Amino acid sequence: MTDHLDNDTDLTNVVISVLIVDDDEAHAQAVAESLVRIGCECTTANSGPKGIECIESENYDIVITDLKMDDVDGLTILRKTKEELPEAEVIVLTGYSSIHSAVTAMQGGAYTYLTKPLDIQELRNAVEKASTRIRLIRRNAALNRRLDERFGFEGVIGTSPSMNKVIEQLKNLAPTETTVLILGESGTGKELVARALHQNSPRKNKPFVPLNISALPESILESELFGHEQGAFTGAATRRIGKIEHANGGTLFLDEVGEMPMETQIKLLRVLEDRKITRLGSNEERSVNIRLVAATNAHLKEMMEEGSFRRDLYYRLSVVTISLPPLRERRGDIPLLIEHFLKEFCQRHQKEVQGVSRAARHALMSFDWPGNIRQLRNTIEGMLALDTDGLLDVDDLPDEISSLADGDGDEITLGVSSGADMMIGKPLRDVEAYYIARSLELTEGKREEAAKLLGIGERTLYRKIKEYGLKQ
Ligand SMILES: Nc1ncnc2c1ncn2[C@@H]1O[C@H](COP(=O)(O)OP(=O)(O)OP(=O)(O)O)[C@@H](O)[C@H]1O
Repeated sequence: MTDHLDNDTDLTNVVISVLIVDDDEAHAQAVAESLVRIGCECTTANSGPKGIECIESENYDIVITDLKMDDVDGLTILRKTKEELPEAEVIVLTGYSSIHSAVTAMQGGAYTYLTKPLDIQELRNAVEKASTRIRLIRRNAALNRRLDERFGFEGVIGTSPSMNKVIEQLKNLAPTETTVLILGESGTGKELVARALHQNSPRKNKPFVPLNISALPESILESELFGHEQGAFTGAATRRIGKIEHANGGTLFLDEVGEMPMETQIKLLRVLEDRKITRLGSNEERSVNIRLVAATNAHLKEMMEEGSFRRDLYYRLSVVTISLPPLRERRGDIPLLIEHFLKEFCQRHQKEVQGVSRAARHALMSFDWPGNIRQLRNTIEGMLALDTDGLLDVDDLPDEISSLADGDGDEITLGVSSGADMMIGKPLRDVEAYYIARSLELTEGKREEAAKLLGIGERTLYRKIKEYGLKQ
């Protein structure tokens, strides 16, 4: 565990990417060469507008910019960097005559300024100092993330073995550029998972753009995806940027990708292969840099065999697949999810409840949840709205669920402040003991089932029950 934590948070070897914006090409090149020698990855842009293009489409840790340039000056580059890449540090280069602008740059959030002619050693020192700061910020973020991850990942809650597997996949995939295909029934959290991937990727400061293919008539889909020029077709009164261009530098999430018409599939494949798009009604190709995450409820593999989904696109999309299990196959997560949603809605609606009664919980645990987590979430919100006595009981449940209740005991089994959040900040030992006790409670003391839920062997569970002095 400790090793794992150290490996995850040891960022000393992370390569720092640097963008150098300078209209003096030879100077930019010399700066790049001197930084490559200390292990940086450098890109040069030989004009302000090119610099802006880079900042809009790629991620950099450090931006070094000349202050005085024609068209777009260094202060604009600084402003743009702060907007697009808030975690990046900006170093400005200035002649003695424009020290005044350098001071303005510092006030605008520049990390430091260096005067020309450049002293290479001074430049390297500044870059190394900025890199140390960037690594420190990232290390803190990684440590905080690990704390969140004890019970889930970026709002994706679950401790059942199948969700643990999903969460493990998310942690490994998030920092990569890999295309991911998410499979799962409606309401199982496909969009939530796609957002979690984006939020934990180096693209997190760029847009996450979702598009539900099934919600769009075929005629509109292509213009939504690729955009169009004014007059491209009847009704195209103005120019429109498509979702792919909007997602430039970030992540495009295509939901219900199985619904995509064949002709659009070909065009999407071309975008993924060439990283270029052409707006409808235009001949001009534009470069785009997107990470694609797609999702479907359909059996894409079967569709591919039948010929209704392109084989080449299927293989492109399914580089890695994440399968989200339906809620009925991981009932062990229901109590944790109920607590999570109760807390969310109590806060949102400024209501206080003590918790859920044992009988209501039994019904909620027994129901099959065809609408999965979305349905559970809506049910909890509805129960909270109906409740008048501060205890969510069978009478607050929708009929189809309340009929599954056994008995009407109003003993509270799920409190609002119990559960995952209550455990934050507690020693891992206590967290483990809590979850073992809860799993035994859920399985009504059946050790074999509890061990399965916890993803450990029965003997290990037995040892831990004794170690923590838990009731058997
Ligand atoms: N593991 C989870 N933990 C917490 N909340 C979840 C989880 N999974 C889903 N949710 C919540 O359930 C609701 C539905 O999730 P989401 O929209 O991501 O599902 P989906 O699979 O994309 O649905 P659809 O296929 O119908 O578009 C959202 O409010 C989401 O926040």
